[in-house]
Formats: sequence, structure tokens, C-alpha cells
Amino acid sequence: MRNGAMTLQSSAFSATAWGWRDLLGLCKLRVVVVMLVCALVGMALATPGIPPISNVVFGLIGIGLTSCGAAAFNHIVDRRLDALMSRTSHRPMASKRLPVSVGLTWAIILSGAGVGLLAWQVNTLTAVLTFASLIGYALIYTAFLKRATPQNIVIGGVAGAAPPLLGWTAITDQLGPEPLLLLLIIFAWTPPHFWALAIHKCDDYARAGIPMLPVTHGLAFTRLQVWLYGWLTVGVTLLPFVIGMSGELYLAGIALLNGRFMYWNWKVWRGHDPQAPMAAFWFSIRYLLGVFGVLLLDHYAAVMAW
Ligand code: HEM
Ligand SMILES: CC(C)=CCC/C(C)=C/CC/C(C)=C/COP(=O)(O)OP(=O)(O)O
Repeated sequence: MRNGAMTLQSSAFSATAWGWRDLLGLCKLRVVVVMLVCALVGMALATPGIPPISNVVFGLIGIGLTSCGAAAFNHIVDRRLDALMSRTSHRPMASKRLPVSVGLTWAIILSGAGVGLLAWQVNTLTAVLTFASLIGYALIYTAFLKRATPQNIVIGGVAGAAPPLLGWTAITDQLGPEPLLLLLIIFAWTPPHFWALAIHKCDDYARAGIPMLPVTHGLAFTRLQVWLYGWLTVGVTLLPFVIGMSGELYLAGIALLNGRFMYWNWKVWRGHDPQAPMAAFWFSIRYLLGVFGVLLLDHYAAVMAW
């Protein structure tokens, strides 16, 4: 009886008790950090010298806050779906630890502060494009595409791929082929990144009724798509060298990275190793950081040699 009362008491407590940790939990901080690294590289590549420090600082804070806001909206919109999946059921909104009104206020504050800061301290173009990425991810991808089509992450991937382009416009206030190419690298990388995870979590997505590719088209087809989009990513990563944006150091770096990336994508495609999809997923993150890392190294090596 006493135990029962305590359980009742503690479950009533956990239904209402929330804290900063939950608010931060809505921000997908680790994803946002990688996005900011890509944005920073976009900023660095936009100019031969050191980019203006205030654009860098306010640009990163603005893009970061808006991305956190977009992630918070995603948690709110997806709370019922997230509650059905083992990977996401513990999340603050899915577990009902955090009231919707609090989450919504937090998402609005983060997004408003981010876009506002960009418009005020950086430039209107970056503010508009960052706002478009927010709508693309939080509304178009999360509320519509995710529930509607297995191509959800391919189309929605444009929003997630935007950070290096946003970084570029934060410095130059204009678009061009180079920032679009940086966006294209992340765009092509998103399917191997996500479908590797989705293969592993296929049962979760099926239970929640989300039409991810392995659920609608099966594991073998998805494995093939990881392999093919992997090659597309390899092709796109060669383009900075082809158009003269990056040099031999970059080429050598991506040769190594692409070799390892395609090794894991090949293991996924073959389907013999049950550990391969998650290994490929985790490597995809190191790979993206590696590609943007060598873009940066190559850029400053060229600047110093000049
Ligand atoms: C539509 C595009 C994308 C989809 C559908 C997607 C999907 C996912 C999913 C489902 C996870 C697992 C998250 C978790 O278990 O909490 C994840 C993790 C991750 N993603 Fe993506 N992703 C996308 C784009 C990106 C982009 C653009 C980046 C970075 C530039 C990125 C970086 C990461 C990182 C760093 C993690 C690991 C997070 C952690 O350690 O908890 N993703 N992604
Ligand atoms: C302004 C700007 C650059 C916005 C981009 C915002 C952003 C944080 C994009 C992240 C992409 C991502 C992790 C998608 C997974 O969503 P999911 O709902 O499929 O994954 P989940 O099931 O883990 O929530």
C-alpha cells in the first residue's frame, strides 16, 4: 500500500516536473553542433581572408538558435509519433513530461530570437533563408512529408542541408554556385545517413505508421538506395575540386573519407552484417565532419600558400 502510494506520488510528480534539461532536450544539440560546424566552414570558404568576426558570431548564434527552435517544433509536432517508438518515447514532449504550452513558447522564443538576430545583425537574405529552412524542416518535412511519402527525407533534406549556404550568405549577402554545391554535399549525404539508421529502426517506424523507405519498400531496396546515394555523395564531393573551388589537399582527404564511407555503405548493401547499418550511420556523421574539415584545411592551406 505504502509502495503503491509512493509510485502514485512519484508518477504524478514526474508528469509535471520538468527543467532546463528538458528544454535543452528539445534542441537536438548534437545535430545542431554539426550543422554549425558546416555553417562555419561555409563562412570561411566565402572569403579568402578571415571573415568579419561579428558576422561569424551573430551568424552562428542566429543559425544555431533557429535550428534549435526548428528541432523544438519537430518534438512538439511529432510528440504522438515519438511516443510510439522506443528510440524517441523518452523525449520530453513524447513522455508528456513537458507541457505543450511550455515547449511551444520555447520553440517560438528560440526561432524568433534566431531569425531576429540574423535580420538585425547579419543580413536580410540570411534571415529569410534561415526562416525558410525552419519552415522546411518544422512544417513541410515534419508535419506533412514525414507522414506522406518515403521520399520525405530526400525532399526535407534540403532544409537540413542549408547551414553551409546560410554561413556563406552571412558573410557575402549573396548566393552563388559554391554555396549551392556545399548544400548539395549534405543533400546527397542525407539518404545514406538516415536510411542506414532507418534500416536498423524499421520496426519502430512500422509501429508508428511512418512511411520510411524500409517500411514501404523493404530492407533490400533501402540497402540498395544507401549504396546508390552513397555513390551520388562521392560524385558530389568531387565537384569542389572539379570547379576549382578546392585543391589537391581536399582531393586527397575526400579520397580517404569516401573510401571508408563506401566501405560501410557496401556492407549495408550486402546485408550480411547486422551491425553494418548502425556502424554506417555513425560513420556518416564523422564522414560529414571530415569532408567539411578538409574543405576548411584546403581553403586555408591555399590562402597561406598564396
Ligand atoms: C532530413 C534530414 C535528416 C534526417 C531525416 C536525419 C535523421 C536523423 C536521426 C533520426 C537521427 C537519430 C537521432 C536520435 O536518435 O536522437 C540523427 C542523428 C544525427 N544526425 Fe541526422 N538527419 C538529417 C540531417 C542531418 C544533418 C543535416 C546533420 C548535420 C549537418 C545531421 C547530423 C546528425 C547527428 C550529429 C546525429 C547524432 C545525434 C546524436 O549523437 O544524438 N543530420 N539524424
Ligand atoms: C534553420 C535550420 C537550419 C533548420 C534545420 C533544423 C534541424 C535541427 C534539422 C535536423 C534534421 C534532423 C535531425 C532530422 C530528423 O528529424 P526526424 O523527425 O525524422 O527525426 P527524429 O525521429 O529523431 O525526431
